[in-house]
Amino acid sequence: MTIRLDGKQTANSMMATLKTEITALKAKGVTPGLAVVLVGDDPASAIYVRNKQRRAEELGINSVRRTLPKSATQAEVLAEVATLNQDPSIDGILVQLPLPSQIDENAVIEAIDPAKDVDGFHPLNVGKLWENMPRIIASTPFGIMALLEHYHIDVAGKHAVVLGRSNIVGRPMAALLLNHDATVTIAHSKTQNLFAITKQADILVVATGQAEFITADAVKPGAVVIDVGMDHNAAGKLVGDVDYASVAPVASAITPVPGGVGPMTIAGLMTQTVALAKRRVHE
Ligand SMILES: NC(=O)C1=CN([C@@H]2O[C@H](COP(=O)(O)OP(=O)(O)OC[C@H]3O[C@@H](n4cnc5c(N)ncnc54)[C@H](OP(=O)(O)O)[C@@H]3O)[C@@H](O)[C@H]2O)C=CC1
Ligand SMILES: Nc1nc(=O)c2c([nH]1)NC[C@@H]1CN(c3ccc(C(=O)N[C@@H](CCC(=O)O)C(=O)O)cc3)C=[N+]21
Repeated sequence: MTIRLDGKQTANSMMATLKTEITALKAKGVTPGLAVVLVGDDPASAIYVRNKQRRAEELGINSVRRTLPKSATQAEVLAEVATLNQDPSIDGILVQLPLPSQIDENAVIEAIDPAKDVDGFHPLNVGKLWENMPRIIASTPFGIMALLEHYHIDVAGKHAVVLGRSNIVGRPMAALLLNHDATVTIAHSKTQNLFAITKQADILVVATGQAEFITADAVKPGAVVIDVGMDHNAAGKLVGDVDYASVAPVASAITPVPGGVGPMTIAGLMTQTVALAKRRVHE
């Protein structure tokens, strides 16, 4: 029987713990504050922003959104970040990616105070993760590790193949799996014999942004398959990067889309926002 890795349910149980922690923080006069900067109208970002806002409200996290038009200048985005860096009520700052092409993404990420970089994208936090001295970890890989732990799936010694090498997902995922003693292969659009490699994976994490790209013939029987994709198929339906119908019977465990990695990303973000807010108590 294939295990359906239920991110929705796992995220809900993480929320219950967080709620208790937030109540304790509030009793000490600290309300966790999360700022989301959204520039333009990326569809995956729109889903993320909506679901985050809802979760933050449920938990009593102070979630503020700064929306800028698609035409915003780099100076305008940097000014927004600078204001949030200075705001003592804000513990975590997240700039939704991708940014419109006129804006230098790296410059914006580097402008975020690394102590408030709740996404873990600042070079300091990236470096610490690769040193296996993690501070803040990107929410999606963090959420995926939490999901694997929840289902008692141990990655140590296993061959993990990460398909995709973005700063948001692929790279931090590979670092985290390596930190947990997996043997890691990172594959991407230039990889030769791609499916011969994915077929070797005990743990296959797919983050390509290509709808239903991975089918059963690319998967080793018994593999654990993690689908990060938030894509729309030809019919306009939300699907992942994995063809769930064909892959599920082959896998030992698999995440659905929706209800898999997405809710875990949000749970990861909320967990790290609360962790950042806790520092205010000790100051
Ligand atoms: N559920 C969640 O929480 C989240 C979901 N997402 C979703 O995950 C997906 C990936 O996001 P993100 O990492 O930001 O995407 P990017 O577009 O930044 O990166 C995609 C990666 O996949 C590789 N790739 C693309 N096409 C192929 C191919 N045909 N064969 C092999 N490799 C390929 C690219 O290779 P190369 O580097 O060579 O170009 C690149 O490294 C998207 O659907 C996104 O919406 C993203 C973040 C969080
Ligand atoms: N700086 C930054 N950090 C990110 O982590 C980031 C980003 N930018 N840009 C966009 C992508 C995309 N992303 C999603 C997270 C959760 C869902 C999510 O909640 N998914 C639900 C969808 C359910 C529904 O349809 O509402 C699910 O899979 O069940 C979707 C997408 C984070 N990203």
